[in-house]
Amino acid sequence: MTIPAILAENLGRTFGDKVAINNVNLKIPSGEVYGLLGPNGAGKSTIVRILCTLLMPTQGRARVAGYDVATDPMAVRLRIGAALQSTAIDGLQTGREMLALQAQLYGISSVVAQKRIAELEALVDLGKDFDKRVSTYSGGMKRRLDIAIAMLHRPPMLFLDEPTTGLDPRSRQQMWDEVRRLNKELGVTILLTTQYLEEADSLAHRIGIINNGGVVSEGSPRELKRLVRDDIVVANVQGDAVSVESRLADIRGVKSLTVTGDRIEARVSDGAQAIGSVAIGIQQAGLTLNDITLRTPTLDDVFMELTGAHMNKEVGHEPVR
Ligand SMILES: Nc1ncnc2c1ncn2[C@@H]1O[C@H](COP(=O)(O)OP(=O)(O)OP(=O)(O)O)[C@@H](O)[C@H]1O
Repeated sequence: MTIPAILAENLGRTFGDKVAINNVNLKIPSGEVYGLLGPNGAGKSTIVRILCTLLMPTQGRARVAGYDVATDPMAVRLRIGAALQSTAIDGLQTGREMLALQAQLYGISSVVAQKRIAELEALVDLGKDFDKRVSTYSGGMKRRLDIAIAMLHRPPMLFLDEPTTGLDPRSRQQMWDEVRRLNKELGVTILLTTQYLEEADSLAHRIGIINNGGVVSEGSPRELKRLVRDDIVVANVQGDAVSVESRLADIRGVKSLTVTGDRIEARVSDGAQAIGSVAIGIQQAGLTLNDITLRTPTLDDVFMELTGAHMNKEVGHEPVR
């Protein structure tokens, strides 16, 4: 039987009275990109910090690469790389110097270090800036250097805590490409956390949806979307849709409605059949229809289904693929 890359059983952590995570179970095989998706404060960072041995659990246990995070943290640390939210990168050293220092910390000989740094130079893609002070780097440059540092000792497993939060679309795209490359070409198991639905959808083989400190559902993006069997009719209207919401809810075939300003989203079991009656119903409610379209469920619909609230986090406006 192969050992899972990550195994968490009944994992919990409290801070005084505050329950940060509770009863978290995860089983992540080697080679997978796993996304922990959830809103601010859901508990994602707490899970990652426990798995990286930076925080002790107060309940349950976790094994990473087969080693217990509480009783064998050094064995875990040798097998993982981590680029967490609070990057340690700053200061007077250059990117190249920071990588060389990291190599020394891991006891990597200077000959091997030179070779690895040369390889990682392509990853960080900093050009001439690689030899400039890190304090001059943009957020995206620092994140890429952070990942290169995390990968220097060639760990089979990488933890990325919100790797693209605050990045511009181009840097985000670079990060996505890098995550895919590390996984596909080097076989690195990756656990990443994100608040971005599109990011989890695009990168992760499987997703754990986190809310209020627990995993509320888990599966591939496709499996999760299947939890919402309905179609969604999306209408943009002129005027205030909220004031006539109760009349809209009566439209035949509409199971539930989300109305925000001039946008109406109606869940229906058969979109093709219902779209006409939704259009008529909107007009009968006294609203002028600008456009009406049909879409299949997104992960936000899944989140709504599971938690009763929207996540409301999408990646910018530019399509990133
Ligand atoms: N050191 C701490 N002391 C007290 N409460 C904490 C501590 N660390 C986390 N928490 C609380 O635990 C909960 C989960 O926090 P966590 O940082 O894991 O969430 P998250 O999903 O990673 O959110 P974010 O995206 O904001 O990082 C939050 O309510 C947070 O306030």
